Amino acid sequence: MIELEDVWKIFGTDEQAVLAEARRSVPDDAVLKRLRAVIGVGGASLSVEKGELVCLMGLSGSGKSTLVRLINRLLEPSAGKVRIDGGDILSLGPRALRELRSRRIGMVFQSHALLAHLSVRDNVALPLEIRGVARTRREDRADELLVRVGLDGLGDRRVAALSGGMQQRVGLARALAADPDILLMDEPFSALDPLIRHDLQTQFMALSRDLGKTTVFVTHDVDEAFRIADRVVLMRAGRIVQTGTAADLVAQPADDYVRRFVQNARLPARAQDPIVKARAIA
Ligand SMILES: Nc1ncnc2c1ncn2[C@@H]1O[C@H](COP(=O)(O)OP(=O)(O)OP(=O)(O)O)[C@@H](O)[C@H]1O
Repeated sequence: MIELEDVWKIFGTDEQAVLAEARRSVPDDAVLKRLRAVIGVGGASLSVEKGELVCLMGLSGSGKSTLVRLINRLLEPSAGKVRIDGGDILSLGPRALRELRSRRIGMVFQSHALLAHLSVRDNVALPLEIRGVARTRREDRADELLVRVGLDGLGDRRVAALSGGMQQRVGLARALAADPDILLMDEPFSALDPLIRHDLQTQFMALSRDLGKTTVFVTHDVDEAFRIADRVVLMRAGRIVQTGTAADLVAQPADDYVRRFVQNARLPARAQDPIVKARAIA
């Protein structure tokens, strides 16, 4: 459903010169400094299947947010192909791109950017209001979604009066309002307390599968990634180092970096069958 093919994002004044250099060999920091450039994403290829939940994980600065923003063209790639359902999104004009973003892709950020002066219901209904959906229909839809995310009956509250966890649920409901088939989530639960975070992860996993959403979820937390993802993509310095299930990364790490990254992670119960465990121990 989502395909990235050899996608690059260079930040700097002379993207193409840096790209040519980077394609020859991985430039060292001194070269990048001289060229005043940063490789946000370097040659990433990834396919996400319909209904799959894929987590991008990696340390701060490894390129996760950049990669997720290339999927809906919030950022323009320096090179490479980005396809959704086989269609090249880089060839879309402004109107078609707006349509894609508003109808097919929902996005949730760590800072949810809710409108504090509006009620919870109006925040959730906002994407539908922008689209011209009649008040009763959009409010019914918002109420339905509030039940889905565990905020039943809270539609009339001001968002400013809600806890961080509840606000994040409102953000999720808003992202679902237009019934997009793709969800892009950038560290949505990172600012929350561990217990609330755990609850939200559980609910989100169920919701995303129940609704059949195709999800790309950014996190720097390996336990979170292993808990919720069908597949995990580990990034380092803009590059994808390994893609696989949690069990794959533990049992067959691509290199020492991956091994160290996952060594203390908790494998989810579904990955703890005897064969996987035996491979992990070996
Ligand atoms: N607009 C920009 N201009 C210049 N450099 C940028 C820009 N956005 C990101 N970068 C750089 O690109 C690299 C990847 O950043 P990115 O935000 O994608 O990493 P990340 O893995 O999401 O990190 P974090 O977990 O801290 O959000 C970093 O070196 C970052 O400083």
